[in-house]
Amino acid sequence: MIRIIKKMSMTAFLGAIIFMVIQITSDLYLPTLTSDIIDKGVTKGDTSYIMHVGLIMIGISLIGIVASVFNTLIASREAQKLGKRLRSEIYEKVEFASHTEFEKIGTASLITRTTTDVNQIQMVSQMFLRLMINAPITLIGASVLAYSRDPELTKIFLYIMPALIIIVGGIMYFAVPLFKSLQLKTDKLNLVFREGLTGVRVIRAFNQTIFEEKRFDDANKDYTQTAIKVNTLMSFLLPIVTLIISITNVSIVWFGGHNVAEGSLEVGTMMAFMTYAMQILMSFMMMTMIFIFVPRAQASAVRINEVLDLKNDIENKNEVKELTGDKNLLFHDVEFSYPGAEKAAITQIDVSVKSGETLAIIGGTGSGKTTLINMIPRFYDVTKGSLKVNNQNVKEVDQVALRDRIGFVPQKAVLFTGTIRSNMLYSFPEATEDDIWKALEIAQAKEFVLELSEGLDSIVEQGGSNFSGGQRQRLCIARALIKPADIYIFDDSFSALDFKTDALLRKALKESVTESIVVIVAQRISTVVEADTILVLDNGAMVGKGNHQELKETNETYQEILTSQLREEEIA
Ligand SMILES: Nc1ncnc2c1ncn2[C@@H]1O[C@H](COP(=O)(O)OP(=O)(O)OP(=O)(O)O)[C@@H](O)[C@H]1O
Repeated sequence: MIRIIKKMSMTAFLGAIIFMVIQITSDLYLPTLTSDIIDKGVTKGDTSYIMHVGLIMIGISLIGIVASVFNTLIASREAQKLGKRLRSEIYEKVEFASHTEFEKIGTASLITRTTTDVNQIQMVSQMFLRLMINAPITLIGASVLAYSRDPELTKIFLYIMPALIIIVGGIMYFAVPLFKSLQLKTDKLNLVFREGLTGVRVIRAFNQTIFEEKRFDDANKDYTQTAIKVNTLMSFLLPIVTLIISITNVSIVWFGGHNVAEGSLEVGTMMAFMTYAMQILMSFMMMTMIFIFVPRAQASAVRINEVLDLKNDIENKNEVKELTGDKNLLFHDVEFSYPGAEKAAITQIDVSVKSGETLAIIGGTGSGKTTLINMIPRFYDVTKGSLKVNNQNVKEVDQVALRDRIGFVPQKAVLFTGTIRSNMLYSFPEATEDDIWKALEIAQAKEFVLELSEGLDSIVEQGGSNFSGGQRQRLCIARALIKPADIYIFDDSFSALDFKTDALLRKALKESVTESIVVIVAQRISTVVEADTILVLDNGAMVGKGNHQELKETNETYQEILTSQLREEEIA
């Protein structure tokens, strides 16, 4: 928490404290003046004294009000600024964290951390600037002043305070763990809600709407029950404290009244004492609230710090600032294991590709194809062996420089909200209109874009949902091709295309990309048949390497894939 609070501006922090101290001084001084005005003015009928002290009281009240307004203003501004800063830092971290680190926390929890947890911190930091210093100072100040007015009467607190501590402590004892579990339940609720939204089509297709509704209801009920429990507990707090304040006031009037009757205490002093008593109890209440909210914010702070501490275990060594020279790609005895996995996802990968050549990777699902190509832009780092691009070990190349030389089409076609043009310029903002059309033509997307009334300015909705799977894939391919790159990577990007479009696209690709390296991950033999080198993967191991003809004649796994697909085509 302290680490997060430190992110606040020191000047604003000091400003808030100065205004708060002014406010507290005014609050503590006013009851003394009230006592004076009664004891020295009202009881003695001294009008000019009443006027004089009255004016001072108005002045001090005004100063107190102005100080309080400024303190509140600074506190809320600073809390909002802190929230903004935390959200930005979390977003930045998530954007730059490695895939492994990112997967550790998960999307749903990251969203809760950026919203609910940051709001918690915002609220507590505002409280911190408003109350956390105010409450203890007022408590001490009011106690000292009350004692100085009447030490005998102060003994009332010897009975009141323990009662208050036991009751409030008891409530907190049960409420604090409930507040913590409420945060975890918010995470769970977000996770189920998010899955329900993103997977809505699958849920409907499998008629699992009722099951999902129940799952959501359970999470919702669980959250609500905890929230009701904690709120019920908290609802006792205010009436109990009000009751205690009333008992205190009655006790002061009872015992103080006797003293006044005996002449050992003045009425004004008794009234001032009552105000101090009120301040003591209220500041105690404030401190209780702080004790309730701080552990909640502490839990949020831990969750936020977890994100802020995410490290990019893909170290950016920066030794090679630019990737120039001959274009080539070299895997030497490459192995990779996902953290915590029992066995390596890929092993003993040895292959080299030169400028203008195509490398195809084929294999069953889960055989390690995506893992292998994810090594090239360093989404993950090889755990053994080496991977070189343009004769440079990728681990030594500046990440921006490396990714600058790569055109990447992921397995899942991801488009951003905007227009086709904005999506196309995403990979290479300097691209001209001609460049865009040329890339769309190679990607076999020109025709359908031309048919749209707005052309390149047609709207792309969230996730590209207003385009078909095949159209989305082709737009993603065009986006990668717009960028001048040394290596173009297509991760199963032709799978949603029909055989004819797939063939036309590969032909256009071969004609236009003559100098760069093309890496194609595919399931279909027809997609890889013209590649210069085909890697056959099975269960993470490279079980074959060669061109189509060689593999067809010698490689058993390749032959199996070929036969199974020929049969499929024959059946079709
Ligand atoms: N993020 C991850 N964390 C842990 N294990 C993973 C992760 N991604 C993939 N794996 C595992 O690594 C292996 C290879 O997965 P990979 O996605 O590379 O296969 P693939 O050949 O591309 O499959 P597909 O054709 O189905 O996309 C699988 O056993 C998979 O369970």
